[in-house]
Order: sequence, then C-alpha cells, then structure tokens
Amino acid sequence: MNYCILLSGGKGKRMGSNTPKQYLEILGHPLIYYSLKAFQESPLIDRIIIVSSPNYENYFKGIIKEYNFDKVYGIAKAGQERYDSVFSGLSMIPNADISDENVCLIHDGARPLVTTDIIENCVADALKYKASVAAVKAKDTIKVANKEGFAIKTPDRASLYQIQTPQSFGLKLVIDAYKKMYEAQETNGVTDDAMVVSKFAGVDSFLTESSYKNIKATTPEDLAIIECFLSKNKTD
Ligand SMILES: Nc1ccn([C@@H]2O[C@H](COP(=O)(O)OP(=O)(O)OP(=O)(O)O)[C@@H](O)[C@H]2O)c(=O)n1
Ligand SMILES: C[C@](O)(CO)[C@H](O)COP(=O)(O)O
Repeated sequence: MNYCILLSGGKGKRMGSNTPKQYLEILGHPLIYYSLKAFQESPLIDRIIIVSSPNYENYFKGIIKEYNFDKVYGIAKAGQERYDSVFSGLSMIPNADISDENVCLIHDGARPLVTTDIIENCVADALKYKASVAAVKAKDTIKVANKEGFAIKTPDRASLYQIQTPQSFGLKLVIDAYKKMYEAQETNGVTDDAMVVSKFAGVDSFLTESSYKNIKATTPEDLAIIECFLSKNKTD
C-alpha cells in the first residue's frame, strides 16, 4: 500500500498573494489540482492524503467528486510549518500499513508539474534505497557568502543538486524519524523530509533524477514558467 502525502497547507508568504499560491488558478484549475491528478493517475500510488487548512476542505470534496479522485483517503489538518503538516498527514496512516515494504511519497502541492514518470522513479528508488529525493543537478555556479555579502567559497558544482519533491521513504522509516525529531524538539531549520530521515534515522536519501520542469511556485515569476509548461503539456 503506497501513500502520497500531498501538502497544501502553506500560506505562500513569498508569493505575496491573498490566496495561498497552491489555489491560484492557471489554465482553468488551481495549481493543487495538477499534482493531485498526477498522483491519482499513477498506478504505483494507492492512497493520497491531502494536508490542507480546513477552509479548503469543501474545495477538495468538490473536486474529488467531480473528477473521481477516488484514491483520496483523507484530508489532514495543516500545521504551522511544513514539517508539522507532513507529520499531520503521516499520522492519518493506519498502523497496519506502517512497514518499510510500503512507501510514502511526500509532495509539495505547489509543484504542479510532477509526472507519473517522476513518481515511478521515486517509488522504485525508495524501495531500493529506503529513501529518495527528486533532484536536478545545479546548473549555475553556486557561491557561499559571508555575513557581509561577499562570495567566499565556490563549492564544486559536480556535487551540488537542487532538491525537489517527491521525497519518498519507507513508511516506518519516515514515521519513526519524524517522531524522534519531535521527541528531541529539534525542528529548527528543517526545510525538507530528507533532512529529518538523515538526522533522526541515519539514512541518507538517494538523489533520484527529476526534471528541471518540476519547479515549485515560490515567487510570482514562477507562475509564468509554470503556465508555459502546463500549456505545453496540454498540446503535447
Ligand atoms: N505549514 C505548511 C507550510 C507549507 N506547506 C506546503 O508545503 C509546500 C512547500 O512549502 P513552501 O513553498 O515553503 O510553501 P509556503 O510555506 O506556503 O510558502 P512561504 O514559505 O513562501 O510562506 C507547499 O505546497 C505548501 O502548501 C504546508 O502544507 N504546510
Ligand atoms: C521540500 C522543498 O520543496 C525542497 O526544495 C523545499 O525545501 C520546501 O520549502 P522551501 O521553504 O521552499 O525551501
């Protein structure tokens, strides 16, 4: 039984819009619709848990019915931070399914360009390596800055990757790691799930090759790029 935790509980401060970015409409649908559809269509995903603010529960109930998104197992309540929302989603999984034979893909609802191929590769690598993160090689030269704003180091680009979602793990592994993080009260600076699994379960994630198109809507200019790729997908 493979799960997807689809995160839709953020406020999108960096986007600066009144509506949280995952509900902004592009080509007739809110962004969140596109990733929900991709997970619904993946033959490797059995159940989807959406994590959202209660204000959007009716929106989800509506599209689940309209588009027959019958893999949606539940809608969990979003937390204050991304990691709280992830744990809220994980907490909905029944004990009987908590085994590393089952994998859980954690996905940002603000990444609408995830594909069934990316999902397939993530599931395969999570089963093979226990932990996988979708990633692309950094294309730009990356500098490390000092506090005064001067570039002081240039890490070797060959070892730098931009990390995306899905982030995929054996179910027991990821749930145990999250529990340990809360027990230790060490949540400072946690921006993704691979960090939690590495620090609290000692398992490093395999970098699963993803696509440069799988971008996250973070700031307003991302929306034009996403619209361009989504419209291309429609005509391909
Ligand atoms: N408390 C939170 C915070 C984030 N997310 C989700 O996690 C994903 C990635 O987070 P990010 O891009 O940081 O979203 P926001 O927190 O909404 O953005 P910002 O940091 O600009 O406020 C998004 O799909 C977002 O909806 C969530 O479910 N619950
Ligand atoms: C998980 C993530 O999408 C990986 O790139 C990211 O860390 C989400 O949060 P951020 O605040 O945009 O870093």
